[in-house]
Amino acid sequence: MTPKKPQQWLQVVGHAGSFRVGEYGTLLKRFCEGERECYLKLMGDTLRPFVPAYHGVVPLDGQDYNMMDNLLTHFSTPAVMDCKMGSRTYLENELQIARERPQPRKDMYEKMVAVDPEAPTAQERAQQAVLKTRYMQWRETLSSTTSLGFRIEGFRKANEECYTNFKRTKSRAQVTEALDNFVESNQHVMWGYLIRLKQLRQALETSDFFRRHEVVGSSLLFVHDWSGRTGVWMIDFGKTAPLPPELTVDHRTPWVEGNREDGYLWGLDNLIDTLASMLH
Ligand SMILES: Nc1ncnc2c1ncn2[C@@H]1O[C@H](COP(=O)(O)OP(=O)(O)OP(=O)(O)O)[C@@H](O)[C@H]1O
Ligand SMILES: O=P(O)(O)O[C@@H]1[C@H](O)[C@H](O)[C@@H](OP(=O)(O)O)[C@H](OP(=O)(O)O)[C@H]1O
Repeated sequence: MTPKKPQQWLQVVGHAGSFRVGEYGTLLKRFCEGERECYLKLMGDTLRPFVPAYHGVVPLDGQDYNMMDNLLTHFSTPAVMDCKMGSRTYLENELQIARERPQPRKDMYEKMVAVDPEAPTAQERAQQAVLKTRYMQWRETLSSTTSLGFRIEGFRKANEECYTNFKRTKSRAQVTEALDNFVESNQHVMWGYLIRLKQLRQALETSDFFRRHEVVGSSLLFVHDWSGRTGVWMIDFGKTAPLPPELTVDHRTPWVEGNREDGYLWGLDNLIDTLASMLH
């Protein structure tokens, strides 16, 4: 057990206020039943070494939390990057709900025009609101999600510089530049990440859990520090949904509505190729 001492933790991206730092190297994330179910299954799957260890549900100040390992615990002043995986960032179920009960959102309209005032359609402009799925699709095509099957959400370097302005980081060249900035051109760190990602790919290709779930909105968390230590873990299973028993996915076949494919492995292939091309 990790000793009880002040924990280092920093949140790179994601919803504000979802986390509390726990004791003994743990982290508490606001409870989500779907995420609990995923972690329970993952603890018995080949993916176990690639996700934070899960410790169950903990109540605190009137709120339930999923308790998991804090992945930064064994690093010293780490650099941390969040990469959202997959070529689709909303569930098929969300698409269906948007059709049956459309709920245009003003906050998403505002986020959209802040990046590109020309993006909304005439109807959206009149409503000053956009559907969430439309916003998510727009974010996918603006970034590398559609073209590469992953996108950099943000990173923080060891010197505490934070970079979260990647909404328009789309081409392989732009992604390469951002990755190079994150690792500060350190070839040793790049090798560490590349080896770990290849191990992850192998584990994913044999995982029962992975074959039977639509994995959407999940991230890879990259961590390294000055000692050259590196790690990559899968996090955020809030939008990972079990498939009906008769259906499996390969995570590489392009998505058409109904096949539930998410492009996760296609994205990982592209991420591995991009990193490999940065090595001398
Ligand atoms: N187990 C962990 N150990 C260390 N840091 C973590 C861990 N889980 C999450 N984080 C940090 O918190 C951030 C957000 O995590 P996560 O994606 O799970 O939150 P979220 O609120 O569900 O995000 P989203 O808005 O994408 O749905 C990550 O980018 C990472 O910096
Ligand atoms: O990165 P952005 O442009 O700020 O957009 C947010 C991002 O796509 C999150 O992944 C999403 O949460 P989920 O993945 O949980 O759906 C959130 O939806 P939300 O506002 O409905 O929480 C979006 O607002």
